[in-house]
Amino acid sequence: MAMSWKHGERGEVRVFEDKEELSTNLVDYIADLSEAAVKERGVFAVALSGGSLIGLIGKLCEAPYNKTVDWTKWYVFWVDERVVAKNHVDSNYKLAKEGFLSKVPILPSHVTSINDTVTAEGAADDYTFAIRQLVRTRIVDVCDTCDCPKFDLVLLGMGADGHVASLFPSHPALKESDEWITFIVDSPKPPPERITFTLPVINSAANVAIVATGGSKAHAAHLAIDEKADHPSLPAGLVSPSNGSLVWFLDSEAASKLDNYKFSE
Ligand SMILES: O=C1O[C@H](COP(=O)(O)O)[C@@H](O)[C@H](O)[C@H]1O
Repeated sequence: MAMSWKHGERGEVRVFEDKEELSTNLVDYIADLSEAAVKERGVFAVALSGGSLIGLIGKLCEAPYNKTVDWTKWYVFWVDERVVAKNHVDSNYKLAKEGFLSKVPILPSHVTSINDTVTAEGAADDYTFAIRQLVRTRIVDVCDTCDCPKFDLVLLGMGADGHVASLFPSHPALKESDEWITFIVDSPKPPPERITFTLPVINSAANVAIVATGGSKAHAAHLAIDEKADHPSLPAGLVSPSNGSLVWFLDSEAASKLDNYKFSE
């Protein structure tokens, strides 16, 4: 690791020389959390993002993790999904299925994906219902201080504009506080229709990782980590688990504008 530090309530920041080193550390972090959750709760409930994250967790499909991780205890969700058919090129499910899920022995019944036959609103309702059933049986834990689900791990990517999940800068969905899952039909990044975890759900997780690589993400990382107070509509800056841990995984390019990193070079 090139560098790591604790950044107050912005969590722990880990910076790596390159994507290869980042992904090695990221999969180790995931495997450790999986082991701890299985020991404590008997299951591991993890929510995935789409985009570049899936490539970065690919090493989980290789030795030693393919043998050492207790895959039968994994329950998989999506922090956001595009409202398209599951075999559509834009589907986050398809991406994860092809790049990860089809290569490890996670039980198909433990994978909770979007209903792709209904509207965005219907898909958000159905996804909420599905998660509610799993909260009832404590496959997904519940937050101590609110009624939100408490995922063992929420894995977020971050766009160059600072979006996380399908929560975009200044979008009204950022303010949604009643629903666990909401929908949007005007995403600034195509495709326009999406469903997404809301901030209260993300911030109720036991562990949240924000993973970003490449120079195009450097400005947003700087704003979200160093200048969060000045940018109240920047989604990545609003990720702040109330009773959990936040870890940033950045490569040196994405970290290049961070105050601590710039001045250390
Ligand atoms: O549209 C989306 O974008 C973000 C970021 O993607 P990346 O390829 O820049 O890492 C992703 O986290 C989200 O799940 C996806 O729907």
